[in-house]
Amino acid sequence: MTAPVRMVHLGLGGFFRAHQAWYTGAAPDAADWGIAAFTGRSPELADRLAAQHGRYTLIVRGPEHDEMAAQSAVVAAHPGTDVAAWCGYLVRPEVAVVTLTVTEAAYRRDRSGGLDLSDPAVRADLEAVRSGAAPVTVPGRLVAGLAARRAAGAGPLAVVSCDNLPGNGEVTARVVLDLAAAADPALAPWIRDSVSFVTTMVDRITPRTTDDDVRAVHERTGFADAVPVVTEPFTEWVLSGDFPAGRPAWDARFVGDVTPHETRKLLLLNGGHSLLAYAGSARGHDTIAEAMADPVCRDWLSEWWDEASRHVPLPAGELADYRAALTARFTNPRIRHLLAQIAADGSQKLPIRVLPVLRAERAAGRMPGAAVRVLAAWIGHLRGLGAPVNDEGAAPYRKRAGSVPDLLALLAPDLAGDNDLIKAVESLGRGRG
Ligand SMILES: NC(=O)c1ccc[n+]([C@@H]2O[C@H](COP(=O)([O-])OP(=O)(O)OC[C@H]3O[C@@H](n4cnc5c(N)ncnc54)[C@H](O)[C@@H]3O)[C@@H](O)[C@H]2O)c1
Ligand SMILES: O=P(O)(O)OC[C@@H](O)[C@@H](O)[C@H](O)[C@H](O)CO
Repeated sequence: MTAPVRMVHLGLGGFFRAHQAWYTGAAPDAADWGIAAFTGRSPELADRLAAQHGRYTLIVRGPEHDEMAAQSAVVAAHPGTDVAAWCGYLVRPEVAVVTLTVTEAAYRRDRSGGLDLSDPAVRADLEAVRSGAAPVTVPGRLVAGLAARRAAGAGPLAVVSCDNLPGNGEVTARVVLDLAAAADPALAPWIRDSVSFVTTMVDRITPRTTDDDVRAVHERTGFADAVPVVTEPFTEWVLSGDFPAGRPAWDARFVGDVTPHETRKLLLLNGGHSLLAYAGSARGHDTIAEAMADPVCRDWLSEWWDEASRHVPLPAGELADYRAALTARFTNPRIRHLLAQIAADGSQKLPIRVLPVLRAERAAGRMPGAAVRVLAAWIGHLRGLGAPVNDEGAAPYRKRAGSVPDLLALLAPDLAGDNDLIKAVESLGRGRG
C-alpha cells in the first residue's frame, strides 16, 4: 500500500533520494510517511520518476561491490514549476515536514546573509507572492506554500534544510522571513510562531548517475529503472530543532547544537573536496579517487586537514578518526565523484568551506598554506585551469581573476588589505604557471 503524503521535498535530485528519502523509507514507521517530491527547476527527473510511481533503485557502492535496493518512500514526483501542486500539499494538516536540497545558491542571500532583495528573480517573486501568481525562487515557493497553509488553518510544521550551509535552518528562516515580511506583514509573525526551521548536518557522497549505472540496475534487478541513484555506504544525519507536527522515526542523531558536527563536515570533507576539485583538476584529474591516488594531492589534502582541524571544536581523537574515515571514503575507487561536479558554484562554496579557516589563521598571525592553495587554485580555475566554471555567481570574480587584490576586495573585503596574503596567493598562482 502507498504511504500517505506527510512530507514534501523541494530539490528532487540524487542526494535527497540517497539520504532523506532513504532514511524515511528505512524508518520503522515508513508506512505512515510518504513523500511528495518537487524538482528545483527542470521537470525531467520528476517526469521520469512519476512514470515509475516514485520507485527507484539505490545503488550502495562499496569499495568491492554494489548493493541494490528498491526505494519506495517517494510516492509522488512533480516539476518544481507546479506551484499549485506544491501549495496543494502544504495546505494539508497531515503534512508535517518540508525538506530541501536546492544547492547553496538557491537561498538567494546577499552579503549580510539576508535575502538579496536586489536580485531581479527575488523582486519578481515578491510581486508574485503579493498578487497570488506562481513564484520561481526557493524562498518564493516556500513563502507561497506557507501563506497557503496559514490561510487554510492547517497548523504548524517543520522546514528542514539539508544543504551544505552552516546554520542552514537559520539561513532558511532568514530568507523566508525577509520575503514574507516584504510581501505581507501579517504572514511573517505567523511563520515565526508556526514554522520550525530545523538545522541539519547531512553527509552521504552521492555522485551523478551514469548510463553504466542504469544498465547495471537493469541487468542485475530486471527493473528498467531510468533514474537510479548511486551512493556510498557511509551516511550521517545530525539534526537540531522541533517537529511540531511530528516526523518519521529516522535513525538519525538529534542534538541541541549541530555546530561542531557541521563545522567538522564542512571544513574537512567539503573543504577537502573543494581543494581537490580546483587543485586536483588543474593537475589533470577527473575524480576524487584519481586525485587521491596522486601523492601531491594527498599531501595538499593532509596539509588542509591539519590547518582546518585547528578550527573544529571537537576532541583530537574524534578528528583523527574522522580523517581516517574520510580517507577511506575518498579513496573508494568505485565511486566516480567528478571534480567538475564538486567545482560548481565555487563563489558560494569558498566563503563557507575555506574562508573561515583563512580568516582564523590570519587572525592568529599564521599564513595558512593550504587555505591559500585552495584560494589560488580557485582563481586558477576562474582563469581557465582544470574543471570548467559552472557558477552563476562567478561573473564578477572572473572579471577580476587577473588581479588577486581586486578579487579579494570582492570575495573577502576584510582580507583585501592583507598584503602578505596577497603575495602568498600570487606566488602560488605563479608556481602553478
Ligand atoms: N551530492 C552530494 O554528495 C550531497 C551531499 C550532501 C549534501 N548535498 C546537498 O544537496 C544539494 C543537491 O545535491 P544533489 O547531488 O542532489 O544535486 P542534483 O543536481 O542531483 O539535484 C539538485 C536539485 O536542486 C535543484 N536546484 C539546483 N539549483 C537550484 C536553484 N538555483 N534553485 C532551485 N533549485 C535548484 C535542482 O533542480 C535539483 O532538483 C547540494 O547542493 C548540497 O547542498 C549533496
Ligand atoms: O553538494 P555540493 O555541491 O554542496 O558539494 C559537493 C560535495 O562536496 C558534496 O556534495 C559532498 O559530496 C557531500 O557534502 C558529502 O556529504
